[in-house]
Formats: sequence, structure tokens, C-alpha cells
Amino acid sequence: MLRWLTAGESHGPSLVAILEGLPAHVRVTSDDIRESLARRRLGYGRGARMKFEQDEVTITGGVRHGVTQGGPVAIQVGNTEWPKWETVMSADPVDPSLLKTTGRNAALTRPRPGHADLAGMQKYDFEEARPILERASARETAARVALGRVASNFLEQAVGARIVSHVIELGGVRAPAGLIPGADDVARLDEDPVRCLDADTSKQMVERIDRAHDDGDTLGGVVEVVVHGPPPGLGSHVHWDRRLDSRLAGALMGIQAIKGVEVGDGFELAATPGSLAHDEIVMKDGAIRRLSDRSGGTEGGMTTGEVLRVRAAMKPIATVPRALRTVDVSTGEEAVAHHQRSDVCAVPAAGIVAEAMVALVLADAVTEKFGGDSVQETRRNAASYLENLRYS
Ligand SMILES: Cc1cc2nc3c(=O)[nH]c(=O)nc-3n(C[C@H](O)[C@H](O)[C@H](O)COP(=O)(O)O)c2cc1C
Ligand SMILES: C=C(O[C@@H]1CC(C(=O)O)=C[C@@H](OP(=O)(O)O)[C@H]1O)C(=O)O
Repeated sequence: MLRWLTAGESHGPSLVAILEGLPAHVRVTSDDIRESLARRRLGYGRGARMKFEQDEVTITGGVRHGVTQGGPVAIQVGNTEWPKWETVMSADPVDPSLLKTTGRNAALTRPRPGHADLAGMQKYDFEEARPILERASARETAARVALGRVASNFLEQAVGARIVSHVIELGGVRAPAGLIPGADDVARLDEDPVRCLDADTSKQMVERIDRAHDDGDTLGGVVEVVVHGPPPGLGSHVHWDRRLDSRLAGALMGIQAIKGVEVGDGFELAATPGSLAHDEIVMKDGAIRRLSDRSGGTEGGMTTGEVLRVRAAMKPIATVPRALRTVDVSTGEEAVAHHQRSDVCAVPAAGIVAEAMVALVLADAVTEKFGGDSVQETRRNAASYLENLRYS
């Protein structure tokens, strides 16, 4: 079983992430993690912070000479912006006179609709939004992506599964149906400004972002994560919380601003007659094969061995430059929500975060199915299972 945790605030000194339960001998380096974090910063429409802030990666436990040791893997991702926030985010008490009434040290009393601000202030009993928004911020996704890279290296080394994501819809502009990236399309997708496979659609998406930016508005969209080479039989039909589709949906819904998840053709299947909605089984060259993959590679909560496909729908960025109405909780007066800066659209980045979440869920399911205290043991167990698999 894998367990993972993250800690840290958006403008704190660093994020910290721990992954426990991974076998020994998984090859992973700080540069691998840096590479994944750099991919999360990509994408047309992200805000100024992505340009001037760096992710400072330090592996502080669990890895020696580029291989995991079997203990918890601990990763620190430093925020280079920290010196500007040292007073307002200090862990220790500060002189109250330093907390000014204006600027970055001021109390945030105008909660932003669409954020955790107001519900969090009520629940945790704070008079301002800073203690809530700091942890609710999607800055935390950097820590998940760091862990996701470790999980993804494990998946590739243990069972040969490879993960890629792409943007299939942005601000209402939709890519042609049926485009599925191959495992080797990652570099090509990362070069596209919105990580879309179709060049014409990508151009329209970029124009849509420009228009939203000019209008002081923000956009959402849909990403799809595709896994090539998952072994059949991950997850189980026997209980709701062992179903892989349920675990994937929970992990994707756990990403900030994700409001819907689909497995395979998802909601479209609901409008398709049964005769056209399922993946027929045929005998070909002495082995059982599927004629399609509308289910997205799961049936009965288990992987079928076909390509796994899951989608996540992201709502538009909630800090809208054309500020939304709110109430100043310190006066009870009508006001406009706080807005300092924000992304116009973070859908391409959300795809990288979704890859990480899928990698963590699959790595957990692989350790559960095949066990192993070293990655070579996991690999042997998986190979033996596949050699003895019925009907393949
Ligand atoms: C990669 C990524 C980047 C984001 N960037 C911003 C941003 O710059 N400004 C903003 O208001 N929300 C941003 N968000 C979304 C907020 O964190 C999210 O709307 C907030 O947590 C509330 O959404 P929830 O109700 O789903 O938690 C981002 C989300 C992700 C996944
Ligand atoms: C810092 C990151 O994303 C941030 C997520 C975020 C939010 O409200 O979720 C708001 C923005 O930060 P700020 O409020 O400081 O401008 C984004 O830049 C990151 O992804 O590394």
C-alpha cells in the first residue's frame, strides 16, 4: 500500500511531500523531479508568478545514489518568493505593527467567490482569508507532481506503463473527438502552448485565452489522462472502495478546481445505445481482443489491459480580474473580491497534475496487486502473472 501526504502553504518557505510504501531500487533523480515540475509551469494563460518563481527541489529522504531505498521518499520544493512573504507568513509570532493595513501584509477581509475563502473562515474561525487561501492554493500541486514523478518512474520500471495527458477542451473550444496521444507524444504536447494534439484547435484555444485576458475574464476546460500499457486486473469489482475507477475519480476530484470526472467516453456513453456503447470481445490470432476502448480501459472497477483514459473538467479560475461581488466581512458592506494577480487559464498545468494523481493511484494499485520490496521483485511478480493470465 502506498500513502502520500503534502504540507506547506502557497507563500510559505517550501512545500514538503512524503511517499511511503514504494519498493526499493526505483530509479529517480532530483533532475527527473525538476523536469516534471517544469512541465507543470508550462501553458499559455498562466500568470506572472509562473515566470518569476522557481521550484527548488531537494530530495531529503528515501533515495540514495539515484535509487529508492525502501523507506519513505521525502521531497522539499522551495518557494523562491519566500523572502517577500517572510513577515505575513512567519511561523513564529511577529510584531503586529508590521502587519499593515495595505499591501501584501494586510488582512484579507473580502473573500473571493469560487475559492475556499469564506467557507474556510467560517469553519476554522478566522477573521480573514489568508490562513485559508494559503493552503487551498493550487501551489500545493507542485508537491503532488513531485511525488507523481516518483510513482510514474516506478510504474514504468515495474510494469512498463507510461502516462501522457492532453487538453481536449478549453473555454468551450473542443478538440476533434478520438484523438489519443501515444506515450511518445509527451515532448510534442509540451511544446504546444496549450498541450493540445490538434494544431488548429490549439490556435483557437490560444485566441480564446487572449480574448478572455482582454475581457478581464478567466477560463476552464477539460484534460484527458491516457495510460499506455497498464496490466489487466488492477483494482477490483468486489467492493466500492477497491474499484480503480472510483479511486481514480476521487484522486482527480481532489485537484483544486476540478468539478467533474469521466472514465473513457464517460457522459457521452449515457446518450449512446447499449449496442454501440461497449467494447466487443473477439478472438484474433488465438488471443482475446477488444474492437474498441470506449470504456477507457476499465470494466467492473478493474483495468482491462486496454489503454486507460480518464478526463477531468476544470472550472474557470476563481480570482477573476473583473472582480466578482462579495462582502467585506470586517464591515458587512458590499465590496469586490480581492484580486492581486491570477492565471487566466491553468488547464494545461492541471493536465500535468492529473497525470501525477493517476500515477499515484496506479502505483498504489500495482503495489497492492504485485507486492515486492524491490522493484525487481514487483517486476518478476507482474511478469509471472501476465505469463499465466488466462485467455491472453
Ligand atoms: C494548476 C492550477 C492553477 C491554479 N491557479 C489559480 C490561480 O492563479 N488563481 C485562482 O484563483 N485559482 C487558481 N486555481 C484554482 C483554485 O485553486 C481553485 O479554484 C480553488 O481551490 C477553489 O476550487 P475548489 O472549489 O474546486 O477547491 C488553480 C488550479 C490549478 C489546478
Ligand atoms: C503558485 C502557483 O499557482 C498559484 C495558484 C493560485 C491559486 O489560487 O490556486 C494562485 C496564484 O498564486 P498567487 O495568488 O500568488 O498569484 C497561482 O500562481 C503554482 O502553481 O505554482
